[in-house]
Amino acid sequence: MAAQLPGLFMERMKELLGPEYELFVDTYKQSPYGGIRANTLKITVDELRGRSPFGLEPIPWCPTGFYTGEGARPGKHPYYHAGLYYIQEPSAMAPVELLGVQPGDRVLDLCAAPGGKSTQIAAKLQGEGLLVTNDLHPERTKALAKNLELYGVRNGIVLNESPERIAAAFPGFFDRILIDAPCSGEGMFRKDEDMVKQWEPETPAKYAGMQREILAAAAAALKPGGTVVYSTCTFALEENEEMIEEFLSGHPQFSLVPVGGSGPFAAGLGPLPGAARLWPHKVKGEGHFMAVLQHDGSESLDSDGEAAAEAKADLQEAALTISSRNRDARSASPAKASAGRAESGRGGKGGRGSGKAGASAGRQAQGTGEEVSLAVYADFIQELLGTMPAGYPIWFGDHLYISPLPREALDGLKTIRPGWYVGHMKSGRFIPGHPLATALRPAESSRSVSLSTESGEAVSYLKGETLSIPEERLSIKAGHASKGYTLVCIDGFSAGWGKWQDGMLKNEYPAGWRWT
Ligand SMILES: C[S@@+](CC[C@H](N)C(=O)[O-])C[C@H]1O[C@@H](n2cnc3c(N)ncnc32)[C@H](O)[C@@H]1O
Repeated sequence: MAAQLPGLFMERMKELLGPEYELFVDTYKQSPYGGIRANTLKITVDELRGRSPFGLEPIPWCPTGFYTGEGARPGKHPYYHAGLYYIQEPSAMAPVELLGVQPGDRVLDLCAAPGGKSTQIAAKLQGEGLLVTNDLHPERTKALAKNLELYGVRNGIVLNESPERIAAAFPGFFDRILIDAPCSGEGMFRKDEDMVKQWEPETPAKYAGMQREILAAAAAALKPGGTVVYSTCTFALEENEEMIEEFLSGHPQFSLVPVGGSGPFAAGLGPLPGAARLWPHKVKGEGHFMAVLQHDGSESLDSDGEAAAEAKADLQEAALTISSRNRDARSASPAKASAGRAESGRGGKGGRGSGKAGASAGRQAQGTGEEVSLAVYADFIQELLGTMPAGYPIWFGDHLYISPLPREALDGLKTIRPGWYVGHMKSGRFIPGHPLATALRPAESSRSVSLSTESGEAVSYLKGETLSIPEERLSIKAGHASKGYTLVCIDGFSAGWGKWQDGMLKNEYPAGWRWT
């Protein structure tokens, strides 16, 4: 690396590492490691290994993660655009592995942009349960929302909030919370020279103040008996072991789950050996710190007592309902799924669509603008998928999301994406959204076509070109016409929409996503 490391930082590292210091310094002469993580919402690990155009070597602490080796350009392959893997620094894959996420959990990722760990959590949830993913900085939530869309996440809500306000809205609600804290980034100096330039002697103390507040908010949003994983990509004691010690002494219901000192994880420093460190001179990855904090299960709601408990009970009921609907939906017959839709016809702002709009979708829908729009959507989705996505419909203007939580649960919160974006109303018709496509498996769509990477068709599609596709290449479910919205897949993995008619596939891949 070219940037000069700050003298005071090096002195502190010498003190921290003692005899290992020279080995640590040598790592700055080596290149950082590249990695990808299989997106198991779309592809299995074995299938990715079989198809990968570049060599893959397993990452010891992440069963879905691989080193890609020098020369690999994973961002320049159609599989990246089909959301089959996330490009991620290897050490950054460790914290979610320690969070213990199970399908059906309610998980909060408090400091989430651009979404590496959120997409990893979503893959572990496998579409069941709830992921609330948040970042304080509005600009950064755009990349977060886009990544949830690219990786086919159906049950994610993106917020742009302070952790305190999230805790106030969801007291004692989440099973698992990840704090991938904003930090001084010392562990990334080899990979990101900007972090070196931004570092000043006071930087660790500045971040420690933020981390303290985020930890306190996480404790308030956690369900009794839940788990918090706290991680940083820095070496400074005050942001790591000292921060966790202070938290534990102020929160006696929490204890540290020992993970340091076993497997690939080095022990935490000083009095906290149970915390985990990844050191660049010991593993193939950048510097990371992790602590797993377990709540003992005792109820400890503070001042707002009853109101908070009531809000929590309502939310829990809603989340339970939706969790069981998601389970049902996976095995639902169309008839059963549409019964679910009728129940969930709520939320939304009204004012879209008209009686005429309903008629244009093939039936005379009647009722308020909101009801008509939902009816048009339902007709469209029933034809396209033969089943309805489980969840609460939430309209943002003309745009429809299917949310894992009812609209009221998000009232007053700055919500960037209340759920799975399924499409929008335009001139009385429903237009399917790109994220609807990316989250579908080919067999879920009435019409689909697979383009191969080898023939170059996949890249042509990703560039936005219209393609000539004979009808016999379409996979069409019995009883469906060949004309209409068609799920476009790359080697069998969903990538976007096309509109097929008379041998031509009109390209619906969004302009902002195209291959350049
Ligand atoms: C280490 S990065 C997160 C990386 C992310 N977890 C991933 O895996 O892609 C820390 C994030 O915290 C955000 N942040 C900073 N202060 C915050 C706060 N008080 N509350 C929530 N997020 C915050 C930053 O905008 C930044 O995106």
